Amino acid sequence: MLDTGKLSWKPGQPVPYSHLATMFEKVEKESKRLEIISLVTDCLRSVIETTPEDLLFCVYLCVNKLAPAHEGVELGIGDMILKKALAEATGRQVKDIQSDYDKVGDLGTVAMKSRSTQRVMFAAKSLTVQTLHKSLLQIAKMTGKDSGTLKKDKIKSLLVAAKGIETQFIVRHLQGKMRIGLAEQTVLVALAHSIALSVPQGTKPNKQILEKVSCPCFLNQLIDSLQAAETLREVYSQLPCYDKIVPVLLKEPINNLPLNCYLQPGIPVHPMLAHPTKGVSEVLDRFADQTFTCEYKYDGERGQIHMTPDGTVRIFSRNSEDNTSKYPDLIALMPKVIKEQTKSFILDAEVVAYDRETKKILPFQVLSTRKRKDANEDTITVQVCLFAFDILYYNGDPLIKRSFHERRELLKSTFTEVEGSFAFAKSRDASDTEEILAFLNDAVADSCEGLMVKTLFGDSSTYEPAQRSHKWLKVKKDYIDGMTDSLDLVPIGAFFGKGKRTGVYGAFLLACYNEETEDFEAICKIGTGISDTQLKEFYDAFEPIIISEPKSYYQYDDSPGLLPNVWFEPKIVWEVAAADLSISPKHKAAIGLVDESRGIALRFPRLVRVRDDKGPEQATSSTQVAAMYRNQAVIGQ
Ligand SMILES: Nc1ncnc2c1ncn2[C@@H]1O[C@H](COP(=O)(O)OP(=O)(O)OP(=O)(O)O)[C@@H](O)[C@H]1O
Ligand SMILES: [Mg+2]
Ligand SMILES: [Mg+2]
Repeated sequence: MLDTGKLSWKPGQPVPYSHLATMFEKVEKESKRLEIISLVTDCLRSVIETTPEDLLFCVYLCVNKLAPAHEGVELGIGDMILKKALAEATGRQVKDIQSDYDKVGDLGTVAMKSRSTQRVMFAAKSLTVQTLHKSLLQIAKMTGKDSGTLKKDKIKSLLVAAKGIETQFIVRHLQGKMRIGLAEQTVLVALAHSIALSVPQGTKPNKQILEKVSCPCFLNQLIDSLQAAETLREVYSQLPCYDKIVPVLLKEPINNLPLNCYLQPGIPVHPMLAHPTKGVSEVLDRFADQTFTCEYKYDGERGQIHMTPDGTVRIFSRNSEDNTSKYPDLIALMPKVIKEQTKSFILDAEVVAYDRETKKILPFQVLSTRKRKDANEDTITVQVCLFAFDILYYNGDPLIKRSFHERRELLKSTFTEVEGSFAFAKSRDASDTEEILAFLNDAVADSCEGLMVKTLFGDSSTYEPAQRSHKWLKVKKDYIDGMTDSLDLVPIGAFFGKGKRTGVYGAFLLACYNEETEDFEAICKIGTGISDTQLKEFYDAFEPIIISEPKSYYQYDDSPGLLPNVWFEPKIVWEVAAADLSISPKHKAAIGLVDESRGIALRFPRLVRVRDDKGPEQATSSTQVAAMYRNQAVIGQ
């Protein structure tokens, strides 16, 4: 047990936010992951041992989220509102705050400095994790015409109540980015460790666990902690919802967590991802000892379809966003494709634009013209067909541990195809090069992107939520003449156009996302693949997200040709193809991962499409960029 005597609050009392803020400050200064885990673990342990009911709020604040992803509550307050609130809270002028910001580059730091120059008239009550979480949630949910002022006032009251270092982190919570190098995966590990080490009082540990915990043997505890971390990671990928998981962690031994928390219709599962390959020969190498199947790789939008036992149907995007109101036609279709005995399910499928007259799949671009929210079934012009390729849950049973062969059988026996609206992904259990190549050609001729190749039997064919697994390989037709996969990148700035492109942006600066540092790292300047109409559209579309200076978390080169004329909030994601990746003295992508001081750049990048099913944090990561570079180096030899 920890020595809780030194804490600034008594057992049972609300945990003050300063407890977290102090930990955040230490984490920010620390670069070793193990040390960071241990700082977070200690912090959470003291909460578990004193005021366990505050653990949920602590976890949310650590991962800087307010609610489960599918509830769509997001922070990310614009700098202008923050500056105004800060000015009002401290009695300073916005322009002085701005000039400090220009020097320091981080509004959180400016806020803290401004607070320390302000005379404190009376000692405000300290902020607790619970009140802060509640206030942030209220701010995020404010909508309507007066919401700007309401948000500003609420933020002001938070800033007035904050003390010392708390101010800095509250501003960062509000901005939606903590930037202290604390990734969600790290918080999960720390949470598991803290539960394993500080067995919550409410749990009824079984005898075996009691013996282990009371045994002073450090090794036993370590093994427990590691197992706990793995258990929690897996459970979280199935049920990404702290509201469900944390109360169980506090009540039951962690070994029991998978018995109580697993995928549940209504809560989007993190989708399984596929591994890119260079082509059919790589598939055959990788799957040399496996039976596998090839499926059409449809080019639409992933749709995870849930039906809860009360009959409600919801559709979630790749990004766990609730897309239900975008597809009223699919919701209406569901009763026609299920059998009478079906009570609940989770389907994995691709939504594709479809022409019912010609019976042809339409390009992704057509799908992207559909209304994104609150569509009305009667006014829909772009028809869609749903291609189902997996089933993860059926009538109370999670299926992800079953083999793909079994899941596919179940899918086919429990759903019915409806021409032009609902079909099973076209598949062929091919095994030799010629057969696969022929099927790839068919796929391309039928307007698909290529093939998905999946293992069929045993443990090597289970469904792995959130994993970019080697059980699923993708073969795209484009690979044949380029890199193994496209990248999804964030435009962070733009260059004014010249000549024919006068009056619009002629090129954009793109960045990948570094999950460790939460930085966006510039990877290329792009001007190709963008039509004149798109250039005009982008000029307008980017207008609301222009910012006066680059974010402190943008890594870029400031030499004249590469320094954008305008900067953007990181909001938009573009899919980009390129000829190859090269080490660059200028660009900063994956810096330190392949080369100590140089980053990686894309050569001859071209825009493939705008991706509205990915957020900036789901952009291609620096680690992926490094892996793509290395992979290409191997293939090039
Ligand atoms: N038969 C299929 N099986 C599985 N996924 C399919 C199938 N047909 C189409 N897809 C789509 O292909 C996607 C995987 O390949 P894609 O390259 O498009 O991934 P992505 O969304 O760009 O994500 P990432 O690049 O991060 O893997 C799936 O998420 C799904 O939307
Ligand atoms: Mg796709
Ligand atoms: Mg992709």
